[in-house]
Amino acid sequence: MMKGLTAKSAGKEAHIDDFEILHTIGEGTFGKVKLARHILTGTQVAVKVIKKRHQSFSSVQALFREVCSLKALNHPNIVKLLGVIDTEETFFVVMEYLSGGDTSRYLKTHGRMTEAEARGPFQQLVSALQHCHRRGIVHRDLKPLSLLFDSNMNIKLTDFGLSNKCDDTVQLDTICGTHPYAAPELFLGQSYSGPAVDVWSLGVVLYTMVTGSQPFVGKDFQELRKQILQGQYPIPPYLSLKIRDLLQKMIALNPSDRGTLPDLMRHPWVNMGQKEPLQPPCEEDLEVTMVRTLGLTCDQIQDTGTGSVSSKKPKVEVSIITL
Ligand SMILES: CC1(C)C(=O)N([C@H]2C=Cc3c(O)cccc32)c2nc(Nc3ccccc3)ncc21
Repeated sequence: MMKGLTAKSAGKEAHIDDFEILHTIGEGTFGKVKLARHILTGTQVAVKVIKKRHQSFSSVQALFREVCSLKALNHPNIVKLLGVIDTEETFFVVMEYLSGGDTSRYLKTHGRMTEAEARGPFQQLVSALQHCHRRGIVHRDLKPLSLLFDSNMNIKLTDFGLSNKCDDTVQLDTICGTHPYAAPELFLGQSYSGPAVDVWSLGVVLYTMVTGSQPFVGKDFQELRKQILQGQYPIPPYLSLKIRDLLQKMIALNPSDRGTLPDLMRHPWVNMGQKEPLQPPCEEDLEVTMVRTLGLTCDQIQDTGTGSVSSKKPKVEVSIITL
């Protein structure tokens, strides 16, 4: 990565007409997501199109949480935010396009993964979550639908709309997350430790990957809540002893009984086939092909989240530079 280079020095402000909008690839919580192509470089991007007048206060807050979280993160297994183009009526959130689609669709199409197929994506997710937690960011809504594959089957975290600032001491109290993957403490209305919530959800995601089904199901919210609070789930006979042990260390009712992410990195199932135990990624700069910066500071975003739309016009510069 060219040290010290920021998009500012490239000095080019992006406009939506720098992109050719191709077609809709999905409906996000805020509105449509379009595939687009950067005309100058031909780079394919995904653009969240957010009509300002259609947004509730909570969805504007979720949008700013996502932008603020992604701005603070830079990891090969976290979707990249390339910039935000702010026009009178619409926000265009320009992001990395991941051509492999989401894990939920993958499992529907290909059926469950073998343990060997699931190991690489799982290792990548542990590394990505460590990157988040080290920066005081907890995802809180991990689920197959938020996990996308790129063209090389690398898995990437997306959808930080429910993420929050956290550290191990801070207890959070907002109930959130998509219920089949939500940790039991979220149903108890008590405060909870953010990182441990992500470990539970990651364990449920791993279970879903290697069995093709969810460990906790219920015909309605109350039934699902009861299943999760009991913490019992079926163990298919084809699961290895090692993965059963790993699942037990993640899908544990008591948050303090769950493994930490460094524990998971060292677990025998995660390290099978590795010559030496996996090391957490060094935090040096990673070579990137996209450089971006937002004129809007996170504080300004947080201020905006309190309801008064910031008067500060976000100055957005996006340059796509191939290194
Ligand atoms: C901007 C961002 C992160 C996003 O919001 N979405 C949406 C849109 C569809 C969808 C989904 O089906 C599941 C999760 C996220 C999403 C993206 N989808 C892709 N690729 C894709 C490719 C084929 C099928 C589905 C998604 N790349 C990046 C994104």
